[in-house]
Amino acid sequence: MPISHARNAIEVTGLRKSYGDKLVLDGIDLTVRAGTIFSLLGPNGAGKTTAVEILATLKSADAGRAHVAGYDIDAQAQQVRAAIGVTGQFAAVDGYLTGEENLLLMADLNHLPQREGRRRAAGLLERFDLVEAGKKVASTYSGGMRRRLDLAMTLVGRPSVIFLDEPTTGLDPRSRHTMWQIIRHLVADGVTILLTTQYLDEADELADRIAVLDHGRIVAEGSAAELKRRIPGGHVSLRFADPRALHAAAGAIGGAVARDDEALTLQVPGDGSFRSLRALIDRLDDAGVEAGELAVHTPDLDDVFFALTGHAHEPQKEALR
Ligand SMILES: Nc1ncnc2c1ncn2[C@@H]1O[C@H](COP(=O)(O)OP(=O)(O)OP(=O)(O)O)[C@@H](O)[C@H]1O
Repeated sequence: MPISHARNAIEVTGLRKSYGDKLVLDGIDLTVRAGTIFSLLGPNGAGKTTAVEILATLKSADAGRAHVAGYDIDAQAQQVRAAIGVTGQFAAVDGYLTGEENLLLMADLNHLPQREGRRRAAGLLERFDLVEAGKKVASTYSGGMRRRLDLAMTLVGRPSVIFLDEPTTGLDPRSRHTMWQIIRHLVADGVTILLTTQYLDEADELADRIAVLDHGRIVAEGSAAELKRRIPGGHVSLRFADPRALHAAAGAIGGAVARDDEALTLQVPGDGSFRSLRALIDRLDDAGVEAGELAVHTPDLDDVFFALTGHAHEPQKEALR
């Protein structure tokens, strides 16, 4: 799999797009390092698909600039198209063809010599656990198989940047995990992935960096851990062996601790960083108290989304399409 020579596989500045008087992208900036997974996270209608369509040269922006795989999306659209793969909501699978025929069709579209096309199709069927299914028409496939075939078709042309638009929407938990595993392997091969999702756990699980998109604006960006640290709700939970230790610890720590005498626990607000943990343990040490158990609770991405946007994340209604 070719690795993009540019250090950044995607660079976007000031991207804007309106449909009539509806502003869909309100000047977004993004930088995605080559060989990483970057997640654009946002609720239904936030503008994720529009951003992908523009970067994939399927639509044009009203303003702003973008480079994908080192090429300008306006001036070098042809090169961009040759370097990318797009899958997800634009599923390219033809239900009347078998899995294998779908792959061979992609090989033709990529102008591969027949032999090379057959070789790649066979390799992909194997890799995506579709060898048997490959002889059957795709209309008989389950949702998970269809998504796997769709992604396999994207890989026929060996893209260096892949846009995965909501790759697991509507899949059952097992198929989602299979998909996640496949996505991780792709990146291990050096591919760059821009993943759009409205599933917070998906971004948390896969992405090196996450940008939270809300009403066409990026309201936060960072690693999952960074985003979690930015919001309140994190705490360290300490459990003690007996009431005496609990009492001594509460006295030593002071401040806004929540104490549960029955469970023998203390909850200390904190971001879970190494430094804050060390300070906490030092304080207990100084008071000669030993905690039996220590657990760090970081807020999940649902908390993050709520804190950043002021409204809850609403899963798509037709999630089981
Ligand atoms: N061709 C179009 N004409 C008019 N409005 C559009 C068009 N395409 C998208 N929109 C609107 O732009 C907004 C953003 O849509 P977009 O599909 O980019 O969002 P999204 O974050 O990908 O959501 P989803 O999860 O539903 O795919 C929506 O309000 C949508 O109705």
